[in-house]
Amino acid sequence: MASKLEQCVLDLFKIGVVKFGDFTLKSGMKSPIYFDLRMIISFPKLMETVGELMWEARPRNDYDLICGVAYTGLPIATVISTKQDLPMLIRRKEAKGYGTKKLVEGNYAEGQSCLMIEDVIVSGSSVFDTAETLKDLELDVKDAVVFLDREQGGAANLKSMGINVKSVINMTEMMAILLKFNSITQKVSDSVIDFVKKNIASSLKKKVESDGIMDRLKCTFESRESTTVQPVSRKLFNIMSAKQSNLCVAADVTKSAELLSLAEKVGPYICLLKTHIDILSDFSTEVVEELKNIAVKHNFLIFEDRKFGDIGNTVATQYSGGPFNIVDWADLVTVHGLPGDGVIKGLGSCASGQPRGCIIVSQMSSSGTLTSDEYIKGCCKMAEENAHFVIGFVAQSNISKDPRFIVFTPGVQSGCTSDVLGQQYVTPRAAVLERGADVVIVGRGITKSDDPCSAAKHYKEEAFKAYQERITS
Ligand SMILES: O=c1ccn([C@@H]2O[C@H](COP(=O)(O)O)[C@@H](O)[C@H]2O)c(=O)[nH]1
Repeated sequence: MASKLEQCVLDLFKIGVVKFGDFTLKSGMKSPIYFDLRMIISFPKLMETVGELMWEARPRNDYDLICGVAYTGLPIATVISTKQDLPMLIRRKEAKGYGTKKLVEGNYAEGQSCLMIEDVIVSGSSVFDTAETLKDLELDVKDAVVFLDREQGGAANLKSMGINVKSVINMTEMMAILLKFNSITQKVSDSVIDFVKKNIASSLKKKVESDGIMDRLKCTFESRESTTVQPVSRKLFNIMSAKQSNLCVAADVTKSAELLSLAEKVGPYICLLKTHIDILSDFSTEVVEELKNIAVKHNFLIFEDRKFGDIGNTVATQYSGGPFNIVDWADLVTVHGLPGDGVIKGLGSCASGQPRGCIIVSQMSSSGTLTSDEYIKGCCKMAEENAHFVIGFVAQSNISKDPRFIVFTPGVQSGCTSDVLGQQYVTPRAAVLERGADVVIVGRGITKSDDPCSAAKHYKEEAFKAYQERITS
């Protein structure tokens, strides 16, 4: 006797929702299996069962609202809404160009909790986009329920952004049911499970490739935002497009008042402010609170160049403790690849739902740097495998084509090629056009100039012009 879930899977199989063969997914990836849950709208009773199972799998009991993720999430959400007598919202994929121009339809009030309803989860980007829209309306959005988790990294991606996903079934479990009831052969099941194992967390990158946007250097910052679900990367791409700035100022000053004054002056021109917080002789928690306010006011992110380089347990303590409590105020931090990915996992374990990320220092600007090609390759692999937390690289060359990852290049100054302690400089134009920098990091070229405000404006314009030339050439 089949359980309710088993019967539902068998019925879905019978109506052709589960297809085996040689498919090319929207992502461009070859897949031995395809799920077409849209078909359930022609089978109302089965759609009702899918809705019931999803409702039973929901992460919590108490929601004020539900919201279907377009498109197949919409009919399922409707079924749940009528059955549970729970108000529903619809999120459009694009705002209407007429009438109310709203992106979300339905009644809601600030602070209400909303459960997102999705049919199949791959990378999690559709759920993420829906959550972002709902959060903009001041709704409390922390949970999603999906029918099928394809086990390709979506749930982990969303978890790293504070969204809890529960699924009715995953790919492996679905194969087990179909095998148990002799609907498929062991060979088919094995090939599907093998596919799942090999394709975990690769879906976002593949999505980009299928869209024909292959090379980071040729993509706009705007288009790159949709290639990732990493919350800090998305925010940074958004700021860079909105402010037309790919300038990060290295605020290497030693007094809190200097830091705040510099942040105010350069704020309008930068996407990021980089700190070395441990060089402040008068550090206090007030200074970071004030810095955060300035960052909000001028719409830039804060990047503490801590260069964590120890075992996971130690860096976790350094990140979330000590006098600086960096996790509390820095959107981004740097790590060395040397310890292996425990360093990333250690930091990631402290982020607890806050949007945080790290950048791997893969090459350095200083003369005599020891970073070999092998080391750089290792850093790239580490980024690929930890893309939920790694947003890119500190580098001096085009080490990655992947549009998800942002390349930050320090050692940038016009009219100066080095300092007396081994720093080596290139111009902003050379950094972007010859070395593949997305973001140029300028320190003393701005901080030591007579007029940091005008200098920042100048570097911003130079670097952004070079980026515009790069994407159009
Ligand atoms: O390879 C690296 C990594 C980090 N940095 C940091 O960037 C700034 C550069 O300051 P300038 O005054 O523009 O030289 C500084 O904070 C370094 O710690 C780097 O230079 N090179």
